[in-house]
Amino acid sequence: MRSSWADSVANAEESAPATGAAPAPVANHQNSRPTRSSYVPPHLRGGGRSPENQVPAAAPTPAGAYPSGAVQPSGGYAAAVGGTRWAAPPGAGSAGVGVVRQGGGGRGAVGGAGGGWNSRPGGWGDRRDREPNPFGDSEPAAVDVDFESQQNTGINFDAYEDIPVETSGHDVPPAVNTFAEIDLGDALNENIRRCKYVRPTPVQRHAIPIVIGGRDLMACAQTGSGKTAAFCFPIISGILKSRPPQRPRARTAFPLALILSPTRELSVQIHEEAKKFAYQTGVKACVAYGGAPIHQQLRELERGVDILVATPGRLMDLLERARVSLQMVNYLALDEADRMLDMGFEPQIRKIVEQMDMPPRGVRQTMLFSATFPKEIQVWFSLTPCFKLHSYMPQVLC
Ligand SMILES: Nc1ncnc2c1ncn2[C@@H]1O[C@H](COP(=O)(O)OP(=O)(O)OP(=O)(O)O)[C@@H](O)[C@H]1O
Repeated sequence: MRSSWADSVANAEESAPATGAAPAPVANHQNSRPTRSSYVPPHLRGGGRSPENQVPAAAPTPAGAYPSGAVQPSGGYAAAVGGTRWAAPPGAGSAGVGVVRQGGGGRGAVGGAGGGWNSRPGGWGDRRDREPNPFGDSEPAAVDVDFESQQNTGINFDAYEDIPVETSGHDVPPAVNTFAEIDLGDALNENIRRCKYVRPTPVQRHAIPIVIGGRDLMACAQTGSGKTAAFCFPIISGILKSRPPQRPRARTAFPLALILSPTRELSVQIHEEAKKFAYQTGVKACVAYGGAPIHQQLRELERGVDILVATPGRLMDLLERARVSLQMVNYLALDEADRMLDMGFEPQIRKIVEQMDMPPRGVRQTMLFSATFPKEIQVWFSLTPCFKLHSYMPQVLC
């Protein structure tokens, strides 16, 4: 069972009630998410790398690119939570670098007025009857499914209220206090209920309105703070409310959203969550990662995909085989964005975003999520042409 940010807050409060100190996000970092427990945030590293980080060989850092290949940042999330606003990267202007964390909900009116994805040609709605129930095989598909009831029972929702959040950027869309404040659509709301998400976490409260408002964002929040939903909800709702693009029935897959993550384990986790959030909506999520036979992933992609969760290396393989095209990607999300750069994925990320057929910034929406955003990472995303976050009027949420 994974621990949550709220658990961390509760624990921190217990350990330091007298000081009233803000919860130190790093304190519980190693306890949450077992599959990522070996990961040590860059700002905590003493120079060594955890075994998990020895994934793809880090390419030599070119001059002028991501600064100081091995990130040894000062500040980062801990400083931000403590109340210190992130330093604006050079050239970032007054907008600063945007960050949004913890998402929730889009506006898709599934089955409502205006038509949902399932009623549209080109969708995968006709497959819903055969859609495996991600909440348990023993339950009927659409009736009171117990969505991993043990997973969220330990969350202290009251602790959320005291978590300090900072945002930056112009005209930041206001945060919401409940999922009901955002029209996410019946199907997504039903899945939120099944997930037992009573109210949004801080990053969700801030990030979801920002993304739904069409903004790009950089969001920094601790592991277990609900970031996955923060980017999945707006993506799913956005897909549901948009007109269905005509996608050729070819062997090439044309996802509408791309979620990049640094590791197979994280990709699988995101995919599992995305399947729950998108259950019975007609929105289909697929996953592609290296270290596993590609053929099964190819077969799955051939059946259609709306949200593709992928590691950079395997995605490059698929792109070079012309089995995936990014030309219809409206949403690009990078989870653990700092870690991807730290692990040496910069060349792949640049190629995927700059040199393939992905729509440019301004056309697509870009979301960067991470537990830490050291200054060097902020600078990289601000100066790299395909991101240039400062020109997006981005938001910062810590
Ligand atoms: N609004 C919510 N209410 C209750 N539980 C939630 C809510 N949002 C997320 N959770 C749960 O909190 C746990 C942590 O969420 P999640 O894995 O998305 O965190 P995360 O910030 O993405 O962590 P990581 O940094 O490891 O990716 C999960 O069990 C998830 O189901």
